[in-house]
Amino acid sequence: RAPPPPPSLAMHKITDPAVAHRALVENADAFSNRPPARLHVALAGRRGGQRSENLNSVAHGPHWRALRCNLTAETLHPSRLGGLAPLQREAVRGLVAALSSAPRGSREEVAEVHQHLYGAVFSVVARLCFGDAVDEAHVRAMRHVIQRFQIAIGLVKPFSAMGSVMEKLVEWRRLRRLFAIDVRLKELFLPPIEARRRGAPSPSRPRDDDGRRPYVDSLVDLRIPDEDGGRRALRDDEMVHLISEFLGAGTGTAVATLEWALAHLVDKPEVQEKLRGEVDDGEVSRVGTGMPYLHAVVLEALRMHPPLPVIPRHVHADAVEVLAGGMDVRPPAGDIYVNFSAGDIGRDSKIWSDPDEFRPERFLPGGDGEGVGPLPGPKQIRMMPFGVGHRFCPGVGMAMVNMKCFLAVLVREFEWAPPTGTGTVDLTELDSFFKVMKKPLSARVTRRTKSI
Ligand code: HEM
Repeated sequence: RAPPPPPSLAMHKITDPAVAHRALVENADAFSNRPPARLHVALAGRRGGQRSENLNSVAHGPHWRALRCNLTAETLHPSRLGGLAPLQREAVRGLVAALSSAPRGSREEVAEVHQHLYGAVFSVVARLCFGDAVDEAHVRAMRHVIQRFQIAIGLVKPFSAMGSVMEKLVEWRRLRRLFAIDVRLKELFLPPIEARRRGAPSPSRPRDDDGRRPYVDSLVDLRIPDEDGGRRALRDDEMVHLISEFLGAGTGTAVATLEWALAHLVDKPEVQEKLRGEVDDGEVSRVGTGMPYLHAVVLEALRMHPPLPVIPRHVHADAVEVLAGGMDVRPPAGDIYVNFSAGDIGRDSKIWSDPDEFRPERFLPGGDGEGVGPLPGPKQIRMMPFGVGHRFCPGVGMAMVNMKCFLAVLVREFEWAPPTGTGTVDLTELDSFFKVMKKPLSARVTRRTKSI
């Protein structure tokens, strides 16, 4: 009998958390670049002749470091998250009003819960980005174009996946749609960027009312390394792409997670009741620390449905042996692309008991997820919804605070039940730009009589 062939890396998909740890944590430098963007996205980002990078796409190096330090130090640093509270309060008031046109105590059907959540989360992220420089109508217009952008990108296929002339034609039309959206993004973002430039010439510019410094202001002041070894300001197209990234990444991911969490609460009324008990007894302003069950519910939604289920890396051929971990593998001819599967790791039955069961208790003392947080610790990976290594998500702190705040208010203000006539929730997943519900959540909500 012939010896078995050596393990092949042909799939380049990593589902083993030990291998992910060895690569992304122990050999982080070698696993810190992303594959190039899909052709359409790259073309849309290159219009005007120059390549326009955002933080997610830029190669690991000084340019990336400058963008990342700016975002984390100026906008997303934990010490700045307190400034979110007034924005959240305003957004929460709007969300509660939008969900409760009927009098307290009466039930109403809410279709497209997603749209309501998107509006609320987007308003917080947009204010963090632009400060008070944009009015409500402008925020609404931005929201529509960012949503269109995400839908359009989610539909795009790599050219290699296309076959017939007809398929190519369809893709070409998608590409044109992406270009049109890019033009619209510029129309919407450049005026407020210009306004911030004119109104605030120095880094010591006044902050917004409650001391927040909008992300746009930090981008206006930022100097990144240039090709001649000096430093330069960001061009308009770069600013537009960084802002689109901030708004899109900051909203779509959190909304997808909130929708999944609510869907499971509708599906499991006993979990919803337990969460409501904790939220009723607590201060919503203490969601950051004082509500362990709320924290557990959000973690459980992230474990089962990480909105970005696949974390891609571009790996040089000589680093492939890290993935093989001493096994005899055929070395690849050149660089390879590797997908680390946060989706599979979150449901690995060697780590999680009943992994397909929504059971927030697992994150409480004594559970199989005790001590596990949104980011992996240094020793092992048990889930990685925000990625890991140098490129882990810089928005993790803000996302957790926002999601917990919105979820706490939604269960304190409303009772959530399946839509009339179904009695169940369809929890099938759909891979689009983010991992979302195939059948978007609709629910019967009842405004509680005992609430704020
Ligand atoms: C539930 C919410 C969120 C989830 C699950 C999530 C998840 C992720 C993941 C998996 C990555 C890739 C990490 C890696 O490659 O190791 C990422 C990157 C990123 N995320 Fe998030 N994210 C969320 C919220 C946010 C927020 C609120 C922001 C900012 C406002 C944000 C901005 C970014 C950026 C800029 C990157 C690229 C970082 C880099 O390449 O250095 N994300 N996110």
